Amino acid sequence: MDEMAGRSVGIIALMERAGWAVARAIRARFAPCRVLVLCGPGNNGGDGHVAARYLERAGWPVQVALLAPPREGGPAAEAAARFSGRRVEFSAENAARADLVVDAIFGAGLDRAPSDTVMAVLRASRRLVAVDLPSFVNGLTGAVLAERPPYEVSVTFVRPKPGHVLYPGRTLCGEVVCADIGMPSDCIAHAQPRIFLNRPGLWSIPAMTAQDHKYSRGVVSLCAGRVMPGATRLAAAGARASGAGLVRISAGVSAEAYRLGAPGLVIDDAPLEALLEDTRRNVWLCGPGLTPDEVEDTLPLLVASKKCVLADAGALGWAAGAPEKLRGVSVITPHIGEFTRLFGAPGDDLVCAVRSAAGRIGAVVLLKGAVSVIAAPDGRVALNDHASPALATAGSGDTLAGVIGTLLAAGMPHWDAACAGAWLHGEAGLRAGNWPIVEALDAHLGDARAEAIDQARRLSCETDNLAVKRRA
Ligand SMILES: NC(=O)C1=CN([C@@H]2O[C@H](COP(=O)(O)OP(=O)(O)OC[C@H]3O[C@@H](n4cnc5c(N)ncnc54)[C@H](O)[C@@H]3O)[C@@H](O)[C@H]2O)[C@@H](O)CC1
Ligand SMILES: [K+]
Repeated sequence: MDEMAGRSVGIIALMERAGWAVARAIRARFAPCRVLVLCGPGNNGGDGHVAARYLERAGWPVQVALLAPPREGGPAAEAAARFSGRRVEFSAENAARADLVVDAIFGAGLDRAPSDTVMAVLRASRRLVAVDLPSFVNGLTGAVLAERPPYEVSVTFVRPKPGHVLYPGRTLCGEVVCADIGMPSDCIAHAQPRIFLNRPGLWSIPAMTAQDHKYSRGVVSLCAGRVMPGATRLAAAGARASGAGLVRISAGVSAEAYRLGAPGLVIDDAPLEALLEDTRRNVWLCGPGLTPDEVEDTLPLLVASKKCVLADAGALGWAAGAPEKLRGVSVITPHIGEFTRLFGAPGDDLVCAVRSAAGRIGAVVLLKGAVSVIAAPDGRVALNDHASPALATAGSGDTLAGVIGTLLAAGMPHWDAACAGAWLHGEAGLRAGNWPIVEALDAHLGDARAEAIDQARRLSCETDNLAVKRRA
């Protein structure tokens, strides 16, 4: 994207707007004070020089400290040449003397941990603003390459990067300001971002129509077990509350116990093989509330009948260490423990790990967390930060499985349904207030769905795509 933009708009023009945006963000948030701009050798340092020039022009006392000179003849060298203000040594003493330090050392080009000298200077700084990202946060993964207290503001350009959204980098960026620097849309399209912020507009959920009937809204079916009815019932309730036309539980010999539950549920006691013949029942949830034996008795049958299957909880434990057993399912929704037991520890690069897991089993993988990562087998990834710690309560994952089941049953493509389900679940958590019990989420799912439909009509997903710099 940078290269193509460089040819069409001119990298110098983009750098000028980037540096101006940094100066503007600083002036909007801080009173005039002594500023030290730390500049690295690349274009991040070029942005820093432009910001220094604009702050000085606004009458702020500004100094620039250079870690290394910019490459001769490049845009950063031109930006450096246009700054005629005061230069000081790149040192911890100078950083400590400044009221505000602007970190323009490394941005998208960070490719290894910064040296001890760099870190000593940053650690000596009292208040910090980042140009693009803190110089020790990997923009692609959010990995933090060295420890340092958080920044107050990070000013990025065009689109936030995964490193602004994913933990642990997210906690260090402070407020993220994303500046429009006039990057032409064909350059953004050319970059074909494959990582998206999960927002309405990235997907759209069917709205209710006057002629809807329960089968057009969709049927969600669940496999139930004998010993853990709560999880199955929570998933069923999540499916109903998010707009399924009909929710049925295949309970076999436990049917009587489930019939004492919510009156709007249909409980089946017929053998699963017979239920699978009903072509209106295409979406099945398998795993919440099931033991490994119960999964073994159900999941292979569901897959063999070519149903759309969401596998969670017990089904993920059943496939631990052998994720290929899940081939044929449509969506899985592991938390980090389940993911690790299936695929091994994901390491620092969650996006890469979840994407490769999705490719490996040919299913959408939704890794649940404070920021959930949702990957399709074709490589698309959405990051969902639309959530609340209120969701961190037992049974919340069962509710999520039910919500996604509803959206699958409404005919949404698998990845879209998983993304939309994560967003609705997050919205319900945000609406549910403080310390809700899991059942309290259900009351908000209908309004969350209406809100998502409304926002999708108003917003374009383009504004939220994440910029991902591609490396050879
Ligand atoms: N996205 C865009 O279209 C635009 C990007 N701009 C800026 O350009 C930046 C990216 O510029 P660059 O690609 O030049 O990359 P950087 O400016 O981040 O740094 C690249 C240089 O730093 C070196 N380096 C990386 N990590 C190091 C380490 N730990 N220790 C020592 N040296 C290290 C690299 O070898 C390379 O020489 C962005 O972060 C942004 O600030 C803006 O100028 C405007 C337009
Ligand atoms: K930086």
